[in-house]
Amino acid sequence: MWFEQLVDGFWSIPVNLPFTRFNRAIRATSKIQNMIMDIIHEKRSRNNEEASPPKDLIGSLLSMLGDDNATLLSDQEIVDNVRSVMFAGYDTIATLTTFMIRHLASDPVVYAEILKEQEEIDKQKSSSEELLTWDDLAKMKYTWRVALEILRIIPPAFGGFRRTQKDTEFGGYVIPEGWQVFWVANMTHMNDSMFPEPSKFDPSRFENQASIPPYCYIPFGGGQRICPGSEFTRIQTLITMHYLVTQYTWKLCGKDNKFSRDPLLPVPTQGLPIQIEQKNRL
Ligand code: HEM
Repeated sequence: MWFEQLVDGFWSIPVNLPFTRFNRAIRATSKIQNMIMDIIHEKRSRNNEEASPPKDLIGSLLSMLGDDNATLLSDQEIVDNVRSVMFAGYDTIATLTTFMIRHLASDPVVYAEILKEQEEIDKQKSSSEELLTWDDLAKMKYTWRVALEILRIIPPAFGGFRRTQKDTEFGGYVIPEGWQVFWVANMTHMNDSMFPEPSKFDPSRFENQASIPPYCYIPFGGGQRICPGSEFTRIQTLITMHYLVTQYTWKLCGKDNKFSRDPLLPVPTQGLPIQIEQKNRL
């Protein structure tokens, strides 16, 4: 199962580090485990009664059948998959949003450009009740480029594990078959042969995304195990940013622009205290 491989990777990290967030997460997992198990049992009994049960994540995993028509995944495997999607899908987007909010508060040029783009879309709406459409999201090109540049400089997931399937030569070294290697997004993203002046915040790098060589921009990983949540991330980030910049203004309460990883995800060293105000909309 892919989840076991993912966890296998996590546990190879030295565990004597002060993994405060991780420890909290581990304490919470037994509660979550029981909650998900209850939902699985409830859904399983409903699936037996209803002709077309809802196709949500647990429902879909429950309906996966093997050759013998038996359920393919055990209840524990379904719990593991659900927990992993919860972990992978929550903190990552929260991290991107956090650093975007922090960046916009200290970069008036980028903020003004995003505001202009989002206000153009807002102006087309007949009332504040009218929802965003897919077409609106497609127009948010600059906002997404800013998010991509945040993900380049501060990738929420800084790397991941892979196992070599055959002896592989890289940089003059042979990595034997079966070795576990760690790919690191931070280092690739800061390589000036791929991203000139890598420390400069420059969303225009993503104007022509096809010009970026394969596997050089990897905040969502790459290959067969590439993050399945990247499109959802785009949608959620753009919608959040739209309502944030059109309806609120904010400023940072501190001057901290550093972050540390706790244990994997970047977190501003002093949190992100901001003063936020609702705009007066006519
Ligand atoms: C800023 C947002 C996100 C970032 C930066 C991110 C990053 C990543 C990375 C680097 C991987 C490993 C890919 C690889 O090994 O090649 C991954 C895997 C994964 N992500 Fe995301 N992710 C994000 C959002 C999400 C969301 C919103 C979801 C689900 C709702 C999600 C679900 C997953 C899952 C299930 C995997 C495991 C895929 C597999 O091993 O086959 N991610 N993500």
